[in-house]
Amino acid sequence: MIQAWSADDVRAAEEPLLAAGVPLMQRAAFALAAVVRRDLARRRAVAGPDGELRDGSVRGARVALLVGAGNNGGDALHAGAFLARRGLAVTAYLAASRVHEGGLAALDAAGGRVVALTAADGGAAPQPGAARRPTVGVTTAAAAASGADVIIDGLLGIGAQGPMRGMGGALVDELSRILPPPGGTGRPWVVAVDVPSGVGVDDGTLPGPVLPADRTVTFGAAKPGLLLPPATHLTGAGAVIDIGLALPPAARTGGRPAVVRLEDADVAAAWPVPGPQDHKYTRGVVGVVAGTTTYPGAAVLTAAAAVRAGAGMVRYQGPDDVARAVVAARPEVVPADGRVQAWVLGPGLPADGVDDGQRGRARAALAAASGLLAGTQDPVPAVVDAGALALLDRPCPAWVVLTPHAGELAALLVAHGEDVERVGVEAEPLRWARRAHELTGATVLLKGGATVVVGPGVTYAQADAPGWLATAGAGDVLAGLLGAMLAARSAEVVAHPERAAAVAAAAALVHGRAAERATPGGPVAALAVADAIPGVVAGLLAAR
Ligand SMILES: NC(=O)C1=CN([C@@H]2O[C@H](COP(=O)(O)OP(=O)(O)OC[C@H]3O[C@@H](n4cnc5c(N)ncnc54)[C@H](O)[C@@H]3O)[C@@H](O)[C@H]2O)[C@@H](O)CC1
Ligand SMILES: Nc1ncnc2c1ncn2[C@@H]1O[C@H](COP(=O)(O)OP(=O)(O)O)[C@@H](O)[C@H]1O
Ligand SMILES: [K+]
Repeated sequence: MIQAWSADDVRAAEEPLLAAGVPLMQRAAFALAAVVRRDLARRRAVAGPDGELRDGSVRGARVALLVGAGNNGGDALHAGAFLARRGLAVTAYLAASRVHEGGLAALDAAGGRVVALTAADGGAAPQPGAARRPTVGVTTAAAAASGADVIIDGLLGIGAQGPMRGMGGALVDELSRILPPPGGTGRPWVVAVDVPSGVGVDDGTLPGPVLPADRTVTFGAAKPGLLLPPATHLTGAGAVIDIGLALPPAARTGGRPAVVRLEDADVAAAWPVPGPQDHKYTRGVVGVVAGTTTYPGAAVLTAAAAVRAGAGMVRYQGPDDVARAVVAARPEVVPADGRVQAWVLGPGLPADGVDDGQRGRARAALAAASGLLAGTQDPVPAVVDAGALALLDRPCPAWVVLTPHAGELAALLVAHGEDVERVGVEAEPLRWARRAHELTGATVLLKGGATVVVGPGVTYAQADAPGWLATAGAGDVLAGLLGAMLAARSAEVVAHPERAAAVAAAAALVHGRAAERATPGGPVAALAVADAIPGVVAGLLAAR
C-alpha cells in the first residue's frame, strides 16, 4: 500500500529532524542525483558482446535544472552539484531572484553553469543569490532545456500556493508547448523533484501550468497529489526516498495518511479464499437489480461480473425478458427473490423514463440494505450505480457505496443543492467525492481515468486501468464485481462501515487489472473485462 501524507504532516515530521541538524536536503538531493544517474544510464543502455543490455555511460550528459525560490530548488541545485562532480554538464535556470544559497554555492563549486531567467533575451538581470549571473529569456531557455538529456524540475514543491506564477510558470508554459509528450521521441527525461511543480500537493488539482514528469522522486512519503487525479496522470514513474522521517507525525490528521493507494499484495491478502467449511451462502449472495427491456445488456454485464468475481450465488430481479437474457448468458444466475448479502442496484436503469418496475425494486432493496425496514432483514452492503443514484432521498450508512462517473456525481450533487458540472468534478475529484460523502453519508467511488474512493475518515485513489477500459458497460462490470466483494464480507462491512471504502478501492484495482489482462494492447469489450476477473484473482493469490 502506498500512503500519502499531507504537506503539513510532512513538514511536522521534518521539523524535529531539522532542529536536530539532520541534513535532510543532502539526503534528498543525493538520492535524487542517484535516481537521475540510474535512469540516464538505463536510457543509454548498450548491448554487450553477449547481447545483454548494459547501462551506458552518463558522462557528458546534459542536465537542465529548473530552480525555484524554495527548498525544492535547493534539492535540485544540490543534486546538480552531485551530477556535475560525476562529469555531467549541468546548467541551472533560476526562476526566482533569490534561490537556495547553499545549493547555489554547491553547484558553483562543482563547476555547474548558472543562468537567470528573464521574460525576454537581454532582459534586466535579477540578483539571484550573491553573485550577478548571465541572463536568458524564457523562450531561449526552454529551447535549450528541451535539447538536454534530463530536465530536473525543482521549481516548486510542497510550499506551492496556487497556480505557478512568474518566470517558473512562463518557463513551464513554454516547455509544455515545445516538448513532445511523455514517451515521445526526442523528449528529455523529465524528473520532478518531490512533486511535478505546481500541482495541488494535497488535492491533486492542476491550478496552473505543470510540466508532466517521466519520473517523480518524492521525499519522506508520497504526497496526496501524486496519487489523486488529475495530477496523478502527470507524475510518471514514482520513487519514494526514505530520508528518515517518522510518519505518522503528531496526531494532526489523527495519525492517518491523507490518501492511500492499494497495491496487489493488499488485495491478495484480503481476498476471501473458500475453505472446507464454506458453502454458497457463506461465500455471499449478490442481489442484482439492473437493466430494463431497453437496456438489457447492463444486467448481463453486472450479473456476469458478480459470477466471475466468485459470488456464492447471484440472484437477479427484473423484467422477464431481461432475466431470460441474463440466464442465457450466465446460467448460474437465479432469477428469483431471496436473502442476499449485498445488493447491486441501478446499472442500465435510466435516471427517468420507462423503468419496467426496476426503480421500485431498487428503492425497496436500498431501504432494506440501509436498515430502514426494521424487523424484515438485516442491513447489508449495497452498490448504488447509474439510475439508482437518483433514488437517494435520505442519508445512507457508509456500507452503501455509490459508484458514479463524473457526470453522474455532478447530477447527484446538484440534486443535493450544489452548483457544479461534470468539468468541475473532473477538475477537483477529491473535493466533490468528499462533498458527496458528506451529503449522503454513503461511501463514494468516483470513476474515471483514476478512481477516488471516499468513506468515513478514509480516502483511496487507484490508477490501475488502461485507457481502453473507458468503454460502455465497463462500469456495470465494476458494479457487479464490487457487489460480489461486498457480499463476501457483508457482516464485517456493516459492523465496520469505514471498511467499505477499502473493498471499493480493491474492486477498482481488480477491475483495472482485469482490463489490463483482457486488452490485447487495443480495444477491449466490457464482457471480456468481466471474463478476465478469475485469472486476475488467481494471479493475485498466487503471488501472496
Ligand atoms: N525542509 C527541508 O529541509 C527539506 C525540504 N525538502 C524540499 O523542500 C520542498 C519544500 O520547500 P519550501 O517549503 O521551500 O517550498 P517550495 O520549494 O515549494 O517553494 C516555496 C516558495 O516558492 C514560492 N512560491 C510558492 N507558491 C508559488 C507559486 N504558486 N508560484 C510561484 N512561486 C511560488 C514562494 O516563494 C515560496 O516560498 C519540498 O517539496 C522538498 O523538495 C527536501 O529537501 C527535504 C528536506
Ligand atoms: N481514461 C480511463 N482510463 C482508465 N479507466 C477508465 C477511464 N475512463 C473511465 N474508466 C473506467 O471505466 C469505467 C467506465 O464506467 P462508466 O462510465 O460507468 O461506464 P458504463 O456506465 O457505460 O458502464 C469505470 O470503471 C471507469 O473508472
Ligand atoms: K518540483
